[in-house]
Amino acid sequence: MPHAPSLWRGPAPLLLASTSPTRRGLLESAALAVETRAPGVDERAVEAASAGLSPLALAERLASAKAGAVAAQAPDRVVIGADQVLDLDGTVFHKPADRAGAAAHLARLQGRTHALHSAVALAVDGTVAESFVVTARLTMRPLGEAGIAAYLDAAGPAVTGSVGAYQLEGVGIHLFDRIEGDHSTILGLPLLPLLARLRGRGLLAV
Ligand SMILES: Nc1nc2c(ncn2[C@@H]2O[C@H](COP(=O)(O)OP(=O)(O)OP(=O)(O)O)[C@@H](O)[C@H]2O)c(=O)[nH]1
Repeated sequence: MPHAPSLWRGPAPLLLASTSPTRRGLLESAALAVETRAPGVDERAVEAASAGLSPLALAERLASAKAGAVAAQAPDRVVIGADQVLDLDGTVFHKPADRAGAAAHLARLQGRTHALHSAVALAVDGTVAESFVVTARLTMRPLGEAGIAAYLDAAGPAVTGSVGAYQLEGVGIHLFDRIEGDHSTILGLPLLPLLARLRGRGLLAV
């Protein structure tokens, strides 16, 4: 299918400091010209140095670290970095390493409401100019061991690609009773406030 004409008005494509195909897809679906570069940030080291930070503040610090790392190498580009933290009553979850890790996540998340804090940092002229966080709240059904196993069979290896072991736009939708928050925030890149900020900088045609 031919690409929609780009709505990006920057002199060069938006530089996304992320390895997330989901984030890249969200921007491309919004007809932005995007280039990606791995942020090369040791997230666990940043987290270790951020003891005492709330999960929300940790997400913002990680997003800023990623945007800042890439922007320092590309001072002439508009750069965005992002990070998503799953917060279950203050406990931070990371992407599960394997099926067993995903099963352990779901056993703890089931029957409860968790928050997804999705942070974005925007860098221009080589440094982070602004950042923000949007939170979504998701209430997971009580699944039981058999329910978790059936879900993991259906979801497959993709479960290690997201912090909560689910892709909401896929079979992950079966896990939930209630969702409060914007779809793109749950996928990891809150588009409405991001587009508003880019528009405010004269970088969008609409
Ligand atoms: N497709 C999909 N991806 C999701 C969903 N929820 C969370 N994610 C992804 O889970 C990942 C969250 O981990 P992060 O550490 O923020 O990002 P990452 O994937 O490691 O990529 P970097 O930006 O390079 O750090 C992101 O790639 C999100 O896009 C979802 O419902 N669907």
